[in-house]
Amino acid sequence: MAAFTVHTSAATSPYSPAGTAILLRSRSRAYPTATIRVSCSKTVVIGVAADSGCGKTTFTRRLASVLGGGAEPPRAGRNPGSNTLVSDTTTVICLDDYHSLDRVGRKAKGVTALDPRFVDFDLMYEQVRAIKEGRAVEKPVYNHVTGLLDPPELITPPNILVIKGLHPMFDERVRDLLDFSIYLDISNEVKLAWKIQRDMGERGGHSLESIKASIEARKPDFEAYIEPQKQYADAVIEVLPTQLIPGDDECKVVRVKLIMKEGVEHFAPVHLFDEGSTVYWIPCGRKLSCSYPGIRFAYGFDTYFGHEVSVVEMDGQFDKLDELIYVETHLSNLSTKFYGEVTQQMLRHADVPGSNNGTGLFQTIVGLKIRDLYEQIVARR
Ligand SMILES: Nc1ncnc2c1ncn2[C@@H]1O[C@H](COP(=O)(O)OP(=O)(O)OP(=O)(O)O)[C@@H](O)[C@H]1O
Ligand SMILES: O=C(CO)[C@H](O)[C@H](O)COP(=O)(O)O
Repeated sequence: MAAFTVHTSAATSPYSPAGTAILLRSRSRAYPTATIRVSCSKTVVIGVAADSGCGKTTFTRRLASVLGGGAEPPRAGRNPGSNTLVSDTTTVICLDDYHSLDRVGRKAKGVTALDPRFVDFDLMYEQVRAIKEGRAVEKPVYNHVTGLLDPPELITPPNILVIKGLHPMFDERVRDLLDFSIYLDISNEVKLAWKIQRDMGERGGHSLESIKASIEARKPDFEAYIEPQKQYADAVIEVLPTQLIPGDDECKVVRVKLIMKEGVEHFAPVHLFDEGSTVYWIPCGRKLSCSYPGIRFAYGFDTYFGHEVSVVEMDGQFDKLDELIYVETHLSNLSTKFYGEVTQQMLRHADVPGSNNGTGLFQTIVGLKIRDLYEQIVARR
C-alpha cells in the first residue's frame, strides 16, 4: 500500500471554497507539493461502472449537470488531457487515471486496460478516501489523446464526487467508500452500434473490422473483471435492442430497464402507477404522440443477483420531449422538487445522446435520486 504524508497549510484552491487546507501526498510517487484551501465538509461518493464506450462520460456529464450546473473540464491552464469534470457541486474523476501502464506499456505486455493487475487500486483507494474525508489529493492523469501518464492534477473535495470508469466496484476497499453505485449494462448489439458511431463517426479513423476486433479482444477481460461488478450496483441501467421492431439490428431504437435494489439507505425505488403492481402500459395516443414503432412501458418486481429489485422499463422513443410530462405524472418516488422537473431536465439536456429514449429518462431520474440521497446524508449529519 502506498505510504502518504499529510501537509496542512492555508491557501486558495483552484477548485473549491476556502477552508483549512490539508493535502494528501503520496511518497510512492514524486508529486509536486501544492497547498490549497478546502472546506472540511465531507463528500458523498458515487460510483459509475461500465465497459469501454458504454456511455460513462455521456451519463456523468448529464448527471453532473442535473446535480447542479454545467460540468466543465478544470480551469484554464490545467492539463488539456485531463479527464476530470467540475461543476459547482460535483467533481467527476475518471478511473482510467489510475492506469499503472501507459498505452505502449500495455501493448508491450499484451494486456488490456480492463486487467486489474495494471490498475493502482492502492492509490485509488487512498485518494478517494482522502477526498471523502475532506482532504485534497494530487491525482494522476491518463491522457487518452497521447496514451501517456501525464503529471498529476489537484482535486479538492466537492459536495459530490463521481468516480466513473471500468473498476469503481472491483476493489472492495473502494467499493465500501461508495454511497451509491450505478452500472451501465449495455448489450453487445447496442455496444457495437455506439462504438461504430463514435470510432467511425465522432473520433473516426477506425474500420468496422478493427472495432469488432477490439470488442472481441477485450471480451474475456470484460466478462472476468468488469461485468461481475453489476451485482454490487444499487442501480443498473440496462440497454437492449428494441422489441418493437422485429429483427432490428440498427439499435437506433432501444429498450431500457432501470433496475433498482430494494432496501438501499436513502434510496426509494421509482414506480409506475401503483407501487408493487405489475404494469404494462402503451401511452401512445392523444396525450403522447408516437411515430413508429411507438412506446411501451413496464414495471414490476424481480430478483437480481439474489437481491429484490424494482424494474421500470421503457421501449421506444419520444417524438416530442415536452409531452414527457404525461409519463412523468404516472411515475412516483422521482425525488423531484417541483411538478415536471424530470421533463424540464430532459428538455435542458435535449442535445445529450439518449435524450429521446429510456437512457436519457432513467439517467435523469437517477440524477434526481442521487441529489435526494446527498441531501438526506447531509441532513443526517
Ligand atoms: N444513451 C446513449 N444513446 C446513444 N448513444 C450514446 C448514449 N450514451 C453514449 N452514447 C454514445 O456512445 C459512445 C461512447 O459514449 P461515451 O464516450 O460516453 O462512453 P465511455 O464509456 O465514456 O467511453 P470510454 O470508456 O471509451 O471513455 C459515444 O459515441 C456516445 O455519443
Ligand atoms: O477502456 C478504456 C476507458 O474506459 C480505454 O480504452 C482505456 O482507458 C485505454 O485508453 P486508450 O484506449 O486510449 O489507450
